[in-house]
Amino acid sequence: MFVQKLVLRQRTEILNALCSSGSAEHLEQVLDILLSQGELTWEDYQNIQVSGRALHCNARKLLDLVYTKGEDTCGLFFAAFKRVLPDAKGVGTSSSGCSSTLEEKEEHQSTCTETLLTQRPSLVEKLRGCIDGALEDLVTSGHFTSADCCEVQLPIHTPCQQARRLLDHVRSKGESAAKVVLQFIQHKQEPVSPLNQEKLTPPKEVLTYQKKLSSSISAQSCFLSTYGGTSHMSLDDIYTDGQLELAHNCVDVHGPLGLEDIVGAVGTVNKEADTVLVSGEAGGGKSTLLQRLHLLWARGAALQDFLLLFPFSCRRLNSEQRELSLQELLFQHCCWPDRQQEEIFQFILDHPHLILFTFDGLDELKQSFSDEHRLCCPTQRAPVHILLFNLIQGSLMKGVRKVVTSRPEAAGPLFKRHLCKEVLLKGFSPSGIDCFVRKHHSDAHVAAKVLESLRTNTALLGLCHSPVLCWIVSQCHKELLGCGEGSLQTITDVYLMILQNFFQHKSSLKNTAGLCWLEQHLQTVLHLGKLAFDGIGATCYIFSGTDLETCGVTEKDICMGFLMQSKDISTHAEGYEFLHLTMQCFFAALYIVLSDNTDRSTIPKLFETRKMKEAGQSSRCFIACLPSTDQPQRPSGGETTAAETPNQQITATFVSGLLSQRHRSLWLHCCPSAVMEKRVRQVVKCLSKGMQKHFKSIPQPVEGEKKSMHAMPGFVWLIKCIYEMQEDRVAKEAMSKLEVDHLKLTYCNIGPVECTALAYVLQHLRNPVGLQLDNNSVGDVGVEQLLPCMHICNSLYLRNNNITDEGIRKLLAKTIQCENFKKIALFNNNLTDACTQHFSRLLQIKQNFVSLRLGNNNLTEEGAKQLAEGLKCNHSLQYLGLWGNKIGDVGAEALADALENSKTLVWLSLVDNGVGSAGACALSNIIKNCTSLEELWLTENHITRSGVERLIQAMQHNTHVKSVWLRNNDLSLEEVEEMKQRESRLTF
Ligand SMILES: Nc1ncnc2c1ncn2[C@@H]1O[C@H](COP(=O)(O)OP(=O)(O)OP(=O)(O)O)[C@@H](O)[C@H]1O
Repeated sequence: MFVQKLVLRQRTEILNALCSSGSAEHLEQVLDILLSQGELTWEDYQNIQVSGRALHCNARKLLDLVYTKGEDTCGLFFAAFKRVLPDAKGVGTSSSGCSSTLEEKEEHQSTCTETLLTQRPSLVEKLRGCIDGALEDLVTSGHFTSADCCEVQLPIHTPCQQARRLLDHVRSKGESAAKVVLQFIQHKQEPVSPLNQEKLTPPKEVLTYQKKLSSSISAQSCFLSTYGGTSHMSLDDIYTDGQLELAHNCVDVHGPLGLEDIVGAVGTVNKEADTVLVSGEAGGGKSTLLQRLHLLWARGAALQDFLLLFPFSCRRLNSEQRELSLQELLFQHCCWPDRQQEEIFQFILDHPHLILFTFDGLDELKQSFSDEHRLCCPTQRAPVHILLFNLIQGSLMKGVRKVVTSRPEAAGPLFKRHLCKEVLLKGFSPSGIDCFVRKHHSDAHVAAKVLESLRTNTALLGLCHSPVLCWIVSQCHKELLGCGEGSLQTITDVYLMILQNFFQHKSSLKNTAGLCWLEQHLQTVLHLGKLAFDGIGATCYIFSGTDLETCGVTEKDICMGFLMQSKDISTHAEGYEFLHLTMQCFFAALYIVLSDNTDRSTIPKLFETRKMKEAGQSSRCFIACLPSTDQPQRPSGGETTAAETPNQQITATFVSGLLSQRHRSLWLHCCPSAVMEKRVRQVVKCLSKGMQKHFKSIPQPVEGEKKSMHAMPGFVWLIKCIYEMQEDRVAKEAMSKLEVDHLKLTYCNIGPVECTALAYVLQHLRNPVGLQLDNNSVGDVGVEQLLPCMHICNSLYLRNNNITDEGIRKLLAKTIQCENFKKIALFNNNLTDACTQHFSRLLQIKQNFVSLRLGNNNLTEEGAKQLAEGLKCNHSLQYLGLWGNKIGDVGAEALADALENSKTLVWLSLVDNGVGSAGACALSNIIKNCTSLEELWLTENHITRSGVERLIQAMQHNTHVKSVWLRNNDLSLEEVEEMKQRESRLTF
């Protein structure tokens, strides 16, 4: 009764989420999905969706109905709700209670009318841009009158609503009308590029401007800044594709996203918005990806639907103090037209769909996103952040496509409301790492050695999924190959390596006095450290000559190579910035650890980011040390996603790492050990307090539910800090008070690095937990990193995590020895028959194993046969889920043979597996003989009447079976009706 109760308990939150925008779109999308899944009948739909009735009333009707329909419908309702409103706070199931229903796939029907229903969500999407064409076909074919057309096209309807009304009307016109619509969609031509569509020949002055713009963009984007912006490494030579994913799971998307998909229609969730967000962690490659897009556009190799592309860097926009008009912003910050400015600007205003703006690093902007100051007039002057926010919202220059990059933390809900979609950039894949290292080293022998050393140090390999770390590791290959195996474990280790590398390569100093490398360069570290530290406090990433002077940065310090000259095209003044922002954080951390000028409250404040954000204060740790005139102003009404928080957290992570026992010998002669000890104590206390705060926030479990902790923002960061310290004592102390049964970290950007940290802390838990990591990017490397904590896990949920057979081989080799380990869920990974031998062995050996869910992978009858071997010898398994594979009749027979005498099996799902009547006949033996079985799921197979007959016969001897699901098999409506009468436990 869990999910059903949740519908009642969260009624207010659900209603708010569905209706608070005032638009019926969310509710209608949920209805579309439920209709398409057959959960709502047509009559239900008409009872809910009464036009003219208040939106809230319609939404209430829906909730009443799903509640009365019971547990399964409620589960599907939540799944649909989450698909439509993935970010809705406080709504949803807090356990895996409805997981089986969530994982069911959409059904296929045979008639055109049914197709209109089952594919309704995607049809609405496809029709919304071409209602006129569809109506024309319906009128020509005699199905629609002009009155029908008028009703569909009522101006109060949005394009999506028009599409729905069209589908509703077509339904009432019968099968042949439905066929016309489907044919129309099928024949609808691919959208032509706006340029061709309008047969537009831009005026000469615009073409001249385009030429200038593209040649300037091409010149700016040829080289990567981390290589000092020199011709040493061109972007073409080093660019390696990162992993791109849509933030909102989109059923229509198959295969990886390409660069052009970022601006394309794929994955659009809000058609009325024009802004795409590319979000990713620090150093994940967002700026480089934009740079690649810019270069390709400038060369005419991509994005050719856009005539003009205007690239902006939020970092550089920060230094613009003047109020600007839109025209000034475009021309002064991107490219100056040599003549006919007014005409060119007018062309831009008149053709917004031919224009692309990119804004790199929204998180670096001094101001947080706000929609308070509305600006619609393109000639009105305003501060640049106001221009930017209005462009993003579309109140200024509606129709211009915008691509914005940001760290995930800095993109709050207020901003996300204006997005047409969000794309996640998840760093390099394992093959991406391989490819990058080979590109970086022209000497294949060196590349092979670097890769070999990464393979022997999987913690480091995990770190290399982050491009910036992959770059450092490649850059410092000599140190890497020279240091002992496994000595590089943490992000701090890697940054210390590049620090040493730069000092040793760029310095002419000979170590005459026997000083260690750090001691020799301590002054440089402190100068650059102060610059970095002050900069982070003031959201300043470009430094003037005066800034450098204030911090004592000398010519010699600059020559070390950590700073590069800034390409500030707005002010034309010479500026400097750190090679990468993470490098600035690292220097800030070095300053906090080594300087005797920092406030004693610096460390506690550094670790208090959440609290500060909530309080909306500006008393950030860094600012305490700044002169009052330098202190940045935070505008009122903005989001409380303080822009400094991500960098502050990265700095804190480095501080933890630098104060680790392993590195303390480095500081021995740079800082009094008593001071160092005090700082260590401060960090340990902050980490422990931070964890306690999380644990205290865990709600008491509701009746019948396990005590579950959902990771709060900041939890993953805290465990990463603990990992950086590499001190068991700290990890043990921090985890000793965590008492939960289930730890849920779904959609938390967990990659291999986070897995390393998780395993490091979780192994100190006192009692076994369920670890739920669904919908992250764990991958095989991440799985390997999790092994050290497997002994404390009783269940592991890894749905949708890019795991292959190799990851499973390593995981099961470990878990087979773990007494506690009893459940695994691997829905939607890349598993094939090659992994089933390992599961088979696990089932044979572990006689307390309870649940195996392998849905939506690539298992065939061979895999099923292997599993059957293990199942024959197993006496504990209760749940077996194989939906969405291809085991066929032969596989079903093998499983039936193995399971028919089971005394433990409760639930078996072979949904969508190509099982026919032969398979069903074999499965009827399980019903006949296995007295524990309660549910058998055979939806979406090819079972015919003869198969169902055998199931019915078997059920006559079995009173334990509660339901056998047979939706969408090869049965006629009459057969379904008749069989329903004969056996009420069959569900069609
Ligand atoms: N696709 C790529 N191919 C090759 N190298 C890359 C790629 N992406 C990133 N890098 C390397 O990693 C460095 C950091 O990447 P980048 O600055 O693009 O990350 P970011 O996500 O913008 O970081 P931040 O959020 O901290 O600004 C680059 O300077 C480059 O050396």
